[in-house]
Amino acid sequence: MRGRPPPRASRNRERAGVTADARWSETGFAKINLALHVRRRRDDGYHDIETLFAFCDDGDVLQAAPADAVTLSLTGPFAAGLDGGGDNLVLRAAQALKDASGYVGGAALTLDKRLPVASGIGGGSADAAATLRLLNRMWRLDWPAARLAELALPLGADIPACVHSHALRGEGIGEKLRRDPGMDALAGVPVLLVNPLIGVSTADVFRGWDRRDRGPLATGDALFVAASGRNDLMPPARAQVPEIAQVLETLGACAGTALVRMSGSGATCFALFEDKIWRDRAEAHICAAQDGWWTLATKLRAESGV
Ligand SMILES: C[C@](O)(CO)[C@H](O)COP(=O)(O)OP(=O)(O)OC[C@H]1O[C@@H](n2ccc(N)nc2=O)[C@H](O)[C@@H]1O
Ligand SMILES: Nc1ncnc2c1ncn2[C@@H]1O[C@H](COP(=O)(O)OP(=O)(O)OP(=O)(O)O)[C@@H](O)[C@H]1O
Repeated sequence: MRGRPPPRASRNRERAGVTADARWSETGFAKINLALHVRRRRDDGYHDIETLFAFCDDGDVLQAAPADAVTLSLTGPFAAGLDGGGDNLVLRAAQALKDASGYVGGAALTLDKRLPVASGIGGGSADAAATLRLLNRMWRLDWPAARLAELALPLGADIPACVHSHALRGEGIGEKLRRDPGMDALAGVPVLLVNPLIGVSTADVFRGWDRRDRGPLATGDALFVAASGRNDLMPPARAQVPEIAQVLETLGACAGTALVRMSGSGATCFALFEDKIWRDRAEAHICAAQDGWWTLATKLRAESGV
């Protein structure tokens, strides 16, 4: 399918030298695994998982302007730790969409990198998904979310969930996605993310899993599923980054928490709070006590279309 050229107004603005157009902006929403059960190592080296994905209201910010070629510039607090070249997931996602759609043209992309890199909250996956959502609109492709998610899977197991960016149950390697009744209750829940600013390799952490299947994720009410679940990647991640234990202990000692756990392959840990006042108090306390830790006070996202 070929996309239509961008609307005249934005082409005119581009000629006038205005590159940022509010319409051509998307957030790469931070991902949290409220629970993550690793069930089996597969023959292809990947693992079958059962996870409850949730997404935060904040994340990296991607902007685009119509252009002849696909290019990427990086800004923001975590831009320095990232290569903006062809390996960047933003460029890989843009190229995959261009190739698959046959779109003639490009996009000048700017990524404001606000999430720490290699931190278990899907930064690169969220950016790739934001790229697909943004270019799908700007290039007028009108692909449904499920088609974008299918295109994205070869780029990363988390990207299909990030295309949707709302609470979902994930199975397979994370690509079999289902919205269960009761997930609406997660929307708006106050959450605090804390990262000790030590990068973790997802592949290394999966490799450190002890291959013991500890059983399935529950079904039913989303908060119950989360609370009764585990993160099976926490022990191998903690073996590589002992600071994770300290982050979990610090969050666990805060008042007003409903759930404290590590996300993904770490090292980011999160706490869900009963009220945003408790969340903000916890963040203030942690920032005062730990100079080198990154925090983000946010809330869980509601379901919304692409
Ligand atoms: C840990 C999670 O973040 C939980 O949502 C994901 O399972 C990882 O998703 P991701 O970072 O998008 O993963 P990918 O970029 O596809 O894979 C990175 C590496 O993690 C390992 N990997 C990933 C996903 C999975 N289900 N099993 C795996 O074993 C593989 O060694 C793979 O080479
Ligand atoms: N736009 C991007 N943002 C972050 N990392 C990227 C990006 N593009 C490519 N990468 C590469 O992807 C690797 C994983 O980074 P990312 O931040 O996605 O990890 P993560 O948060 O642990 O992800 P997940 O939770 O999906 O395992 C990094 O080592 C980085 O080099």
